[in-house]
Amino acid sequence: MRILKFGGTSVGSVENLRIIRNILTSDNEQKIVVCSAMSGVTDQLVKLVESARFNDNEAITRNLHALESKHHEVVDQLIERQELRNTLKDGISAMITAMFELASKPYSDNLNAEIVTYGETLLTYVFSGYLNEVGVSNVLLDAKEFMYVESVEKPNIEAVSKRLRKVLDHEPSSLYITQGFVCRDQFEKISTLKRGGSDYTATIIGAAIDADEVQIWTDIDGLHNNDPRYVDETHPISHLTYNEAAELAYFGAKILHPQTVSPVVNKDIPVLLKNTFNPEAEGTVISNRTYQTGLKAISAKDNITAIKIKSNRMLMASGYLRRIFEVFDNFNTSIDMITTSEVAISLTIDDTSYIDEIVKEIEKYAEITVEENHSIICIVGESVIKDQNSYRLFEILNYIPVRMISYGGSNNNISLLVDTKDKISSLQYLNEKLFRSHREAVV
Ligand SMILES: Nc1ncnc2c1ncn2[C@@H]1O[C@H](COP(=O)(O)OP(=O)(O)O)[C@@H](O)[C@H]1O
Ligand SMILES: N[C@@H](CC(=O)OP(=O)(O)O)C(=O)O
Repeated sequence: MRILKFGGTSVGSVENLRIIRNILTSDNEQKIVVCSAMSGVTDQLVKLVESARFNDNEAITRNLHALESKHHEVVDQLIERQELRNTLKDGISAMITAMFELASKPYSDNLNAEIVTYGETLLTYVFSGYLNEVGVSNVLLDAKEFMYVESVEKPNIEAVSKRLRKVLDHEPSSLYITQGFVCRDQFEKISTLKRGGSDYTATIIGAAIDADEVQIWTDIDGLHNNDPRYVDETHPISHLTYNEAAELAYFGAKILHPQTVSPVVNKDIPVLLKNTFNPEAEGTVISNRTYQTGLKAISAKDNITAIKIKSNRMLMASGYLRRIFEVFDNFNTSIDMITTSEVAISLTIDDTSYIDEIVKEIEKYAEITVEENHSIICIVGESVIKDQNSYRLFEILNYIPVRMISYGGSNNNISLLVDTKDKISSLQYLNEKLFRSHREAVV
């Protein structure tokens, strides 16, 4: 069994849905296909929730009308038979009515999740109907029946496995279509795997049914050595280890949801990143095999807050650091980077939900300053710190003000903290220094 996930761009138009059909019928393997919402739809639903929060009925109606028309249009263009067209359009309209009712209920996080995950429900409903119509027989699965994820950080693979196997046994098929992103939480309420979470849906399903492979189909030919949105002349990397992929995803490589690889690591299920619009391209294979050590890729994570804690009272005295870390721990706030000196410690966080409480607590015994709008630039590769060229990254200090450097915390990651306004120039500078001017590309 293979799991194939198609992202928002891949399912974003009638033309693209036809391309996916060809990909699905190119072999006879049994498949579970995980789809995202059409590109832009989840953003639209997020806006809908905002309008609902402020009881802006006009905006809600406008938004839902647009959503209905968009999906009706897809059906009109995709489906030839009038009878099926009408059935699917009626089904879409019924979902729009259900969303309208939800939007008038009092706000809660679960209600929010119920609304924003409708993009996946709408798209899979249309796509499954289309495939059946063109002779690609498939079963549409409701992910809410099996995606039981007590905590997003630690999905309960066994529980998903039990529920999913039951659903699959109930309706045997060689092709299943289901929704990414949506799940049920520990209270069985509808929740999400966070933005971009359909990648994670695919690997959770892959682990739950011991799939042979998880394929993530997107709009680029694999994970590139640097962010192609900001840097010219990047190249795809043919192999990455789970560790490398996890570091890159966590530190901002948008192509992968941060937690994508975690469910499949122990089961050693390979994850393949493929390009929907160029299926011939090799893509990137993520597995536990190391083909080449050394520098592989650079990524950047935004919205980082730097915190400096200064104290004359023997910062390094035993127990002092523990006391500081405890404060962050008590407020469930994880720390990404740390550097220390005799009298000060600098660290970074990305979740500032409890920043006021943390500051208040630490102020009791130290001076604390908070600086927002930073980015972590992460340089990744198995044993990257032993790479003979990695010293070149320090030349960046001549050109860009670097706020913190973390080197040696792990062999596989070197991180720099810069002001976000310097992020793009940092990525470009490092690309030139590390990948272009001195060496052949590591691919
Ligand atoms: N290191 C990287 N390698 C490849 N793509 C990247 C990288 N960093 C950012 N991206 C961007 O991620 C995009 C794919 O994002 P993604 O959210 O996975 O799309 P979708 O879910 O719609 O398939 C690419 O088009 C590319 O611009
Ligand atoms: N539709 C959701 C989930 C998702 O994974 O989307 P995509 O595969 O397009 O990143 C989102 O936009 O967050």
